[in-house]
Amino acid sequence: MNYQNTLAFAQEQDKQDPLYHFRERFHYPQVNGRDAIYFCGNSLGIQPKSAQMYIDNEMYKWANLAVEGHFKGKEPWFNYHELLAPAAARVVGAKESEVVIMNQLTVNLHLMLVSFYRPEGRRFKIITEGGAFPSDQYALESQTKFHGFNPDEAIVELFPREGEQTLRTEDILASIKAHGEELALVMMGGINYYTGQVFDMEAITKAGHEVGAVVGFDLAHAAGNVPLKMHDWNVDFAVWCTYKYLNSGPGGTSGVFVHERHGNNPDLPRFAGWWGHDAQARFKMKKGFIPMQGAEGWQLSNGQIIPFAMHRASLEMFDEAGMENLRSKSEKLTGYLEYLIDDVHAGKDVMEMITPRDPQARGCQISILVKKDARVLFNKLMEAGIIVDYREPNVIRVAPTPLYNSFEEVYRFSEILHECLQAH
Ligand SMILES: Cc1ncc(COP(=O)(O)O)c(C=O)c1O
Ligand SMILES: Nc1ccccc1C(=O)C[C@H](N)C(=O)O
Repeated sequence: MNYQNTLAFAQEQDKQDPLYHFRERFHYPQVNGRDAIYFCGNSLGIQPKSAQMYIDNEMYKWANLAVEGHFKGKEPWFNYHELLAPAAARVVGAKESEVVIMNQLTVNLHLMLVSFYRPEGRRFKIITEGGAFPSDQYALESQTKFHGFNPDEAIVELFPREGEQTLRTEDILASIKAHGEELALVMMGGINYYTGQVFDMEAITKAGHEVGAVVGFDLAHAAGNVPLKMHDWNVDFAVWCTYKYLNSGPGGTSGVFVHERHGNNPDLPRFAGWWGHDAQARFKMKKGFIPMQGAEGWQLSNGQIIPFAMHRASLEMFDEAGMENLRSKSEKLTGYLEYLIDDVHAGKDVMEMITPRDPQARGCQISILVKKDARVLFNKLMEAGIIVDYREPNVIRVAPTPLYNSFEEVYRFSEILHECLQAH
């Protein structure tokens, strides 16, 4: 695409954008009495206006039906999670029965590791990306200890080559092959939270399976950001949160994918709870766990209806917009951001983009490594009404999302960045 560094160009792109109208369906945080330019959907998505109505419906049911709300009225709570699975499955590219919405991300990661990290004899190692989000690191570390291993021996972290910022697919695949029979699990982010790099999940899954390992992904930064094909790529399991690109509220609920070849295997070890028990027999209150078919069989507790209601409000918009349409806009929008950053930074040596330049290897996040006083630059952007985030030690993450951000906002951001760089 031939981008231009002018307001008129940005406004023209907005005019042609078929998704532009979604903007008015969100609340924008205020800075200095004005709508902020919100580029932080990689951490917490903004509030869909419809979320309030979905919550109110459930509050009304609670007030008027109380315990009867589990079974009576429209959309009883007993099955409420089923209302989420179809749209969630479309977001991650799965069959409906392969997806369940429940708990929170790190909890779900542990539940999946209980079933899918099954070290045996020499096969006990886990390959993961170095610098994964800390919660994922802690989960893997504690799981290896739980099985009696030293995490330093059991966990293999992959780092970029000297002088490079992101991992090469060929290096990931070579490492999987090299660890061969020692490898129990490959567990990585679908997109790394820090660099914004999208991993080649299909190739990684294939390579993992070739050496007899199980392969799972944390899609926290991928779900609702890039199109995914969990089923077709043959991934064994995946987990994600819903509060980032999926705009489902702080501490919102989480999703789990279990490939159907595992979901219907009652012998797979799991930590069980009554909500994963055969729904027909759940209230018979009998001894002896009989798992539900599919991902639902991993549920532990009765559903968190208010977070589910928030998630529903958001999923409805994702269904309406469609992941392919979102991706198509996203590539242009992020490409425009990249172009403008390069333009305003030309001739300077203040920053370096650490996100891949290849559009296929990134979603909507661009991570900028700031070579000096990164915090100062971050604070200036925030004061000027741009909400981005800062990650230690020196990275500013900027994420224009295709659902609620515009080309004009990207242009305004670059104007402010330009001003900040003059003095930096
Ligand atoms: C990759 C990744 N893993 C884990 C988490 C933690 O999620 P939660 O606090 O919902 O368990 C996050 C975000 O906070 C994340 O981005
Ligand atoms: N859940 C949060 C609660 C408080 C502060 C940040 C978060 C994040 O989600 C951070 C995000 N995972 C990140 O990529 O940095």
